[in-house]
Amino acid sequence: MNAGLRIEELSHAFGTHPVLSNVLLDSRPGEITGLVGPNGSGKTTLLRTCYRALRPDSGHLWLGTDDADTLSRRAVAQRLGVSVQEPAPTLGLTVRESVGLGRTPHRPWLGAETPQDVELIDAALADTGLSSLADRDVTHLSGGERQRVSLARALCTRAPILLLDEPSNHLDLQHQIAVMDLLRSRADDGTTVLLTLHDLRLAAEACDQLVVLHAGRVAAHGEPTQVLTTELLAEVFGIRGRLVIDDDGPRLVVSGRAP
Ligand SMILES: Nc1ncnc2c1ncn2[C@@H]1O[C@H](COP(=O)(O)OP(=O)(O)OP(=O)(O)O)[C@@H](O)[C@H]1O
Repeated sequence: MNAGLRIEELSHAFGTHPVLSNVLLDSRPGEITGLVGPNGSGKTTLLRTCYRALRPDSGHLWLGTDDADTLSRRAVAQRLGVSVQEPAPTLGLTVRESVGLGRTPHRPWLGAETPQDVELIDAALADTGLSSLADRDVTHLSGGERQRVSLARALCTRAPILLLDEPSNHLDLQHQIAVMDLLRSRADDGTTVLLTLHDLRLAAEACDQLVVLHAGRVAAHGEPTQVLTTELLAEVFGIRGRLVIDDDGPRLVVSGRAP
């Protein structure tokens, strides 16, 4: 089942501090949508409202054709594969067991792992280069390995929507490329991929659509070539840069801080 994710007029404040204001976002099946913005602009908070870790003050979330407010927690969990920023290690679990937690919403209550669960977990371990670490204690992993465990947990769900907070965090260049290739192949299969990225160069190269958050508001949205203008880079990100388009696609060239 393919399903997009749509956010309408979503607003949220922490106490008296407004963090998200009238956010509108469409993430479509078959596309990688990158949520970008400076530190503190509200990216993680917005993603948390999407996987219902946070109830926004107002606004709507649509998962496919369903208003998320009408769905049970389990039904929401079945539609989403989630990877959080700086995942805490799941104490006492092996890498395999930790990845396998992603299958929980897809099994009956207290049900045992099915052959399909095993197959999907093995595939996610292989896709993220973790097969050889499967029996290791997750607390003994490096930051990059832990990041890949979190991603594998989201991937093994085979959910129609992936929500990934900084999936390239802690990853070396080779693993960044591998992860973006993996997400591209999931998108090609019809999955909706919504992710946050700090690395604007990666966002420009790897995303189909960008949504730029600035102080909790959508400052721009569209294809990277439309969105990442010299003016926006200066005003929102405080950098002097330009997007160069050559045979390899769009490439962001940054020459310093904006004056
Ligand atoms: N639980 C919370 N209680 C109070 N304020 C919060 C809470 N979570 C986030 N904030 C504040 O909301 C704002 C947005 O935070 P958020 O983590 O969503 O930003 P971000 O764009 O993901 O930032 P970064 O790029 O640094 O990861 C920040 O000012 C942050 O301090």
